[in-house]
Amino acid sequence: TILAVRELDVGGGTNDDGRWQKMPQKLTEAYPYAFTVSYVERARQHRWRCSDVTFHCSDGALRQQWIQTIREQLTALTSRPKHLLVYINPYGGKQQGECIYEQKVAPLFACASISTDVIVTEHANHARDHLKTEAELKKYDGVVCVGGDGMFSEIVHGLVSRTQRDNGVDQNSPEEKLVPCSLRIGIIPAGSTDCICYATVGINDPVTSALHVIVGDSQPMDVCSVHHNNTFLRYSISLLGYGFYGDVLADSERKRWMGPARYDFSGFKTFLTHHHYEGAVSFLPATDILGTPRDKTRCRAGCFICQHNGQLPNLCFCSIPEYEVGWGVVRGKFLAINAASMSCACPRSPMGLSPAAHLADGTTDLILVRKCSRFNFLRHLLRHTSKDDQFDMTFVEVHRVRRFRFTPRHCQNDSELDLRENGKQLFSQICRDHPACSCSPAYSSWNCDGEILPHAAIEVGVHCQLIKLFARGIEEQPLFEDLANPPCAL
Ligand SMILES: Nc1ncnc2c1ncn2[C@@H]1O[C@H](COP(=O)(O)OP(=O)(O)OP(=O)(O)O)[C@@H](O)[C@H]1O
Ligand SMILES: CCCCCCCCCCCCC/C=C/[C@@H](O)[C@H](CO)NC(=O)CCCCC
Ligand SMILES: [Ca+2]
Repeated sequence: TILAVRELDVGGGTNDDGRWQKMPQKLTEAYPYAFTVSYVERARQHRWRCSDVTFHCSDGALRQQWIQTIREQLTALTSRPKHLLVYINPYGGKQQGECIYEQKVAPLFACASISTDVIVTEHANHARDHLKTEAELKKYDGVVCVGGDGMFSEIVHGLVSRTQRDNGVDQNSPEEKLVPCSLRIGIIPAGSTDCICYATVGINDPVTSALHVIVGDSQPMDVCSVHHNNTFLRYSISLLGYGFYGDVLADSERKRWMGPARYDFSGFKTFLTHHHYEGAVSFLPATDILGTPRDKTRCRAGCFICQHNGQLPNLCFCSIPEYEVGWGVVRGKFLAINAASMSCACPRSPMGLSPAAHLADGTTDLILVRKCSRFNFLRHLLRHTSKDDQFDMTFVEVHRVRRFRFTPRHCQNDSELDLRENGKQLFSQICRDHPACSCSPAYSSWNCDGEILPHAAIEVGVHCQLIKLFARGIEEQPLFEDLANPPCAL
């Protein structure tokens, strides 16, 4: 895949980059007119690199003809972005965002003649609010986010909210069908987890991601809307987790100073605490789709299942009265309730929370882990790091759903109590009532893509292919490493 073409001044001794040319003098005399073509080269483990090849001609007119023809071909590729809006979080991950962008990404965009407007954020939600209200979106072919999953979530909230406002759609209604965003989003990974980047590209590498932006890749993605009592709370793209992942996040937020290691520390601590939570989960299974959460096939570039299911009508966002018939209910005590709209693969867990989940099939995998022993829960967790099936355990069930609701036990009959005000009081009350109990608190919190939600009772709906990324999904690994470098083609 060609990225760019430029003239090369052989006579001057240096090229555009200031590097010395090591051409034999006789050759440069015979063919003094040179041009350089930059192209994508595939490297190991889904990495892409930019490489150059130089061609020499004997006559200047011929060189101009080559350059002009290649440029015309590149201009005809309408999916490639020409003007981008870039947001950089200078405090994400190891605080390298600005440096990564300036050193690795900006030179590639310049080489591909992409112009940019760059905003270095000054506070949390700066990017979200700018996109929501101020940004002149018509000027751009896409938005680029330099940061982690939290920063990406800001961009999604900004773009989705703006699109709904511009189209007169009310986000507060859980039944409303949302309007898809037209601008694509590029993620340059510079955060702690970078799970969206990893699961859509196959690696967290800024250069690879920048090249996917330049070639104008497009990967649709599902987005979940989360509501409480007909009020919009947040959108989720990767994980909604109650119990274990909610508690890990709540604990790790108090330890931000530890950097990315806070998740390991809080993960270990939460595992030892071993709290379970009581409640009811009701869900609308996706019965009309291809694929199940136990499949051995994976969502990969050009995924047939996403293409097929993406064309099905989504019955939960249309004017038909609520489709209660097919709803299932599970009540009990849970160590974890997770909804994974995509695999959530990341370096910590290369297969992810739900290895067979799809990026753009209009469903989320609802994983219910019932109360079990610490030993069994550890076995379940450890299976996320190997090829073993983490769902093949008696206390785990998984459903592919279009919608679900969760109601914690203590507000199943009453209207929900205010968590902050009454949570502690309720906890001590329960302990007084049951002096010998294991003292699990009544409520956990929902981890929504790394943010804590303010309510435990929520209603979730999946919006099929609501956003698009500058990515193509994970490409199948070639069988032999030699095949990793196929001949270049335009
Ligand atoms: N200039 C800023 N100052 C402080 N916080 C910011 C700024 N810009 C963005 N943020 C916030 O920083 C949070 C973390 O950012 P990001 O996702 O880039 O990094 P991270 O280290 O991966 O964090 P996390 O693991 O929480 O996702 C985001 O939720 C975002 O809202
Ligand atoms: C005892 C051995 C245990 C091994 C278990 C490994 C299981 C790992 C599964 C990892 C799933 C990551 C899901 C990603 C969630 C992101 O939306 C979110 C935002 O970045 N990250 C977290 O909440 C950060 C939460 C990180 C939790 C680890
Ligand atoms: Ca999905």
